[in-house]
Amino acid sequence: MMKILIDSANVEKIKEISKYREITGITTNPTILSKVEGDIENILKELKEFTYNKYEIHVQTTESEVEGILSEARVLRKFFGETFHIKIPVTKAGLESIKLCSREGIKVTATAVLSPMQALAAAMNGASYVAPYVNRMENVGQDATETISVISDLLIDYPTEILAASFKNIRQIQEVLLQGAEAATISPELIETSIWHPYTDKSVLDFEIDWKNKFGDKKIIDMI
Ligand SMILES: O=C(CO)[C@@H](O)[C@H](O)[C@H](O)[C@H](O)COP(=O)(O)O
Repeated sequence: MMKILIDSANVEKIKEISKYREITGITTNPTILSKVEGDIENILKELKEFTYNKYEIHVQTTESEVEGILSEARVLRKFFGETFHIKIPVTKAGLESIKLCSREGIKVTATAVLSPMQALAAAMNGASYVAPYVNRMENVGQDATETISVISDLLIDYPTEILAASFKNIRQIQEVLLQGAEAATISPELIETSIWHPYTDKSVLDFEIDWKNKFGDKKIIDMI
């Protein structure tokens, strides 16, 4: 079963989307959090209230050394609860932290993954998810679809799932899901675009016009 997450900290938007789109959770990163309007402490509280025991919440460490990453992970885990995943970039310190967090039972999403070997290292260290950055691969001429397919093959014996991230269009999402990514985290704008088609809107409008022309304001339930 595929999982869709929302790559955002806009709580109103997340609530709106979750009404019509089945989601597994939310991902944020320092850039996303730096762009939200309003008081960051309130936003973190709202994200907790929305996700608590119900949706996955992936929050990235703001530390770069092992001790700092570990203590941040522990505090955030306590705050957000069971569904929390600490996002840790795949660096040397990151990989060590992934190992230590996993041993402590703190779920990890290894992030900023750009190559299959990075994904394998994170999976071997116990990460629950690896997050390859699809559009950023394409920006530097790398074949993202092929990279995801290789990651998928390499992780075949690990419980680690691929949570593809960094999308700029719908084609990228479709292709990586077809290549074996179990999950994708998508911006609200792209989620909205993914279910929109101009011909659907036109069809709905045509149905309304045809009905009104023939039956005026009558409803179909008035006719039975
Ligand atoms: O890594 C995760 C999820 O683990 C995402 O939140 C990830 O940080 C974001 O999708 C990317 O950083 C966004 O990338 P981009 O759209 O700026 O290229």
